[in-house]
Amino acid sequence: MLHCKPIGYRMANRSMSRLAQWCSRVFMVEINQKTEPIYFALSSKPGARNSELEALLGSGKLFSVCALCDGRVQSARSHAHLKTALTEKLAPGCDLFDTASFLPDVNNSLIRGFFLRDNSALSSAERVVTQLQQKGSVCVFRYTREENGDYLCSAVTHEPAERERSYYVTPAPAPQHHPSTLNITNSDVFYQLAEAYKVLQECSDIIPESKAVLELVEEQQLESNSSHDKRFPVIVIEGLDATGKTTLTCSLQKALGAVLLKSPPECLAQFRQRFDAEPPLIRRAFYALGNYITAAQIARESSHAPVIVDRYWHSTAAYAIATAVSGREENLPAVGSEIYEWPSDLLRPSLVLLLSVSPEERLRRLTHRGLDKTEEESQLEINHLFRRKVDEAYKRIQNPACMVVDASPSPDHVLQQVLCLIRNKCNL
Ligand SMILES: Nc1ncnc2c1ncn2[C@@H]1O[C@H](COP(=O)(O)OP(=O)(O)OP(=O)(O)O)[C@@H](O)[C@H]1O
Ligand SMILES: Nc1ccn([C@H]2C[C@H](O)[C@@H](COP(=O)(O)O)O2)c(=O)n1
Repeated sequence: MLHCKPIGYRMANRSMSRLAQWCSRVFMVEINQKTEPIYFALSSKPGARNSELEALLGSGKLFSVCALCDGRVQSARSHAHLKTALTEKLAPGCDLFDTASFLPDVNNSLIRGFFLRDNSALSSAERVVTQLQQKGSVCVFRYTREENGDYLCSAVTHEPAERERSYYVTPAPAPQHHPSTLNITNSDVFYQLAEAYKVLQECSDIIPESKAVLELVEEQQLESNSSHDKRFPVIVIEGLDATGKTTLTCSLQKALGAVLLKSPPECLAQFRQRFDAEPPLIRRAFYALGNYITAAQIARESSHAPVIVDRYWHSTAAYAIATAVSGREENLPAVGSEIYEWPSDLLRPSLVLLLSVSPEERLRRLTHRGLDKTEEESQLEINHLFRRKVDEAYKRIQNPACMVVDASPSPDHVLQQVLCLIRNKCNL
């Protein structure tokens, strides 16, 4: 991961300016989600030592690896494949940590990779990473300790000049903004139809379903001018899984004589599993496009009836941000950040309601329902940190912001409460 790979970068032809770029980067290793990451930099001069680096580098054989590809789609997929390969092949006794290198507080500068600490009996990590490297597109760096206690980093390569060159590993301060927030715009959250569209266009050779999705987007855009004439209100119901969205939206549909829509729309249901298996860049672009299809449907339907929408952009953005931002809730972009702004070209609803229940009640409902859970739902259940980040991200989204509704009472009580809110806010 130590190779801030500008696209097309060739290790063998590294120039002094490339070298300087390396050394201007900071590296972050995440030992676990609950503790602060460890930050370090590379330098041609030895620097101070600290206990965090000592704890990270003090034992075992140490490597960092990252997938090197041209193009963001290939990079995202190669990173995911690298993770699968490492998880499958590393022997017990090897620790695998998420790692990234970045330019502090510079948007889109983050490059993700992995850090390996091998304390296994057979020291298998070196063999595994070398094999992966031979298959191509993987960069490997090794960390060693000098007799005087300094840590050095060098490239694992057949190029003698590269191999002989090494850098001191020195502690670096934590940046102002958590590094995992740097690449969110247009990689995890899309703020214009054209940006999400481009991602699926770039995928169309490797994921043939992308073409069908893009055709559906085009069809819907042609059929609608997406301008909401404001004759009937558009009410979005949001919330984590099993907070009661389906129950409430069906009741609202009947009570208001409304049209019920959802995002992603039915026409994308057949493609959802396929895109859920892809890395965030592709998966999130798919959901973003789903919102634009739903927006076109809203624009049409709201001309003759109130419209209720089960999930919309708040869900797309909140889940994407919570997944992209590692660690604790404090690492989320601050309230008021442009990350939480509504896309300029996406139809805005009249009202967004966020259903909220306690984690215990949600779990009770999930268990009672007994349906298969997607990976992300299971993660919500086991990963308290993730659930808190999704919930907080929901609440930070602006223009329109959501109103929180206590969804713990009985279904009928929740319905009456929501009808009251709708009548007050939307003059229905
Ligand atoms: N107000 C309520 N009180 C008690 N149980 C409820 C309430 N609302 C819904 N439930 C029950 O909780 C479970 C989840 O509800 P529902 O399917 O409506 O949630 P959801 O938010 O649509 O979930 P998902 O996003 O996973 O589709 C269901 O078994 C439902 O009957
Ligand atoms: N508009 C939407 C709707 C859903 N998602 C994503 C977020 C979660 O990964 C998952 C939850 O949906 P559910 O299981 O309740 O159908 O789908 C999204 O990104 N945007």
